[in-house]
Amino acid sequence: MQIKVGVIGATGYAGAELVRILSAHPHAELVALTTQSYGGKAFCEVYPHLYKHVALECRELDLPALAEQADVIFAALPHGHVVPVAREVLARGKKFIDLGADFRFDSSEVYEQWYKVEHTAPELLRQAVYGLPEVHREKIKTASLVGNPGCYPTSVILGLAPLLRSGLVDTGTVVVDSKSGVSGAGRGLSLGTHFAEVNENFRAYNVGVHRHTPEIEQELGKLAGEEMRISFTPHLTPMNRGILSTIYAKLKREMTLEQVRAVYEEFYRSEYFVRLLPPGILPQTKAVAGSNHCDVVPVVDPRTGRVVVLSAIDNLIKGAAGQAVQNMNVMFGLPETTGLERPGLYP
Ligand SMILES: NC(=O)C1=CN([C@@H]2O[C@H](COP(=O)(O)OP(=O)(O)OC[C@H]3O[C@@H](n4cnc5c(N)ncnc54)[C@H](OP(=O)(O)O)[C@@H]3O)[C@@H](O)[C@H]2O)C=CC1
Ligand SMILES: CC(=O)N[C@@H](CCC(=O)OP(=O)(O)O)C(=O)O
Repeated sequence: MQIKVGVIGATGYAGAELVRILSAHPHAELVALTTQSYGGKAFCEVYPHLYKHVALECRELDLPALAEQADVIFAALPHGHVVPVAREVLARGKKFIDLGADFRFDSSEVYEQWYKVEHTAPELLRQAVYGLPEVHREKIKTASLVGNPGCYPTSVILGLAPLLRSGLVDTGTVVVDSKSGVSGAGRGLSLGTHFAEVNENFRAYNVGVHRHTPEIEQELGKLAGEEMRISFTPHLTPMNRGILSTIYAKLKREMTLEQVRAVYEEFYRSEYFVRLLPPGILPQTKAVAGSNHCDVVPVVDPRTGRVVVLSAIDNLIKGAAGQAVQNMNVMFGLPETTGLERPGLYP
């Protein structure tokens, strides 16, 4: 099977990772890479690491032509820009995977409240599937429209899913402390992400008001079977890639580390991408950089009755492009690991 693929917003960091992964995918053929500022340039002029791997030029978006040409379209645009694209693609019976936030929410009101823009297609939210295969695989198999999860939410939901599904933690006690590399903010220039601001610095931002909070709560709530409210604090670290989330929650009853690990082992037994690391090894961003893995380890603190879960991903891979390709594989009935099997880079 050869799947014709178009990438909208290919010149951003998430888009470029999609292009890199798809250029080596045995069942994908890249047919169009769109941009708003590099029209007519060879893609490898914008991203030289792909010289001799990607021969396409960047093009401005010609939506009807693209929707005709491709079997699946990925969008890696800032939120608020993809609704017309999704409508056109779906009307032609093609599949659409959005890496932004526009199709992640069940409720347009929640999206509008946190993203401060109107959602112009609430009816599409009803058919969109939240693209976290480890939790929603069956729905993704038959979906035409997938809202690929946010980077922080991927690390947090995968970190907590086994405990919430088993009802083992007090849902009112979840506190999440996440650290991200700077590529999480995209390629565009901004004061807060330029070298002198980020290098040798470590800071929290958007404390208690980050837009990923309601997305995390929505998905954790589904796993727990009850509404959830969490405390979520993101931090910016002076590294290019990676997210490490440290998640705290109170256990409902006394449990040993072995009992908690058994819950994770069972939940992730058949999952290739989520790795429960052996006792004595903790997740770290370097160990997942460049791969689609999420490394997870729960630790029990018997003194406080809390479980502390460490979860690490590459924000651009399992947190964005890799997960999007994983979703494509599921939607087209391919083995889920196709094009994504390789381990990451170290150091
Ligand atoms: N970076 C990350 O780790 C993650 C990102 N995401 C999501 O993926 C999406 C892309 O993020 P990222 O790659 O980081 O962002 P970038 O800023 O690096 O890239 C944005 C892309 O969108 C294009 N673009 C920007 N504005 C417009 C517009 N008004 N109309 C059309 N195209 C536009 C840019 O084109 P040009 O290059 O020509 O300017 C570029 O191709 C976002 O929704 C983000 O939230 C999700 C998870 C993780
Ligand atoms: C380090 C950094 O700035 N990270 C970004 C990640 C958010 C993101 O990609 O958000 P959506 O996918 O929901 O738009 C941020 O905190 O805004």
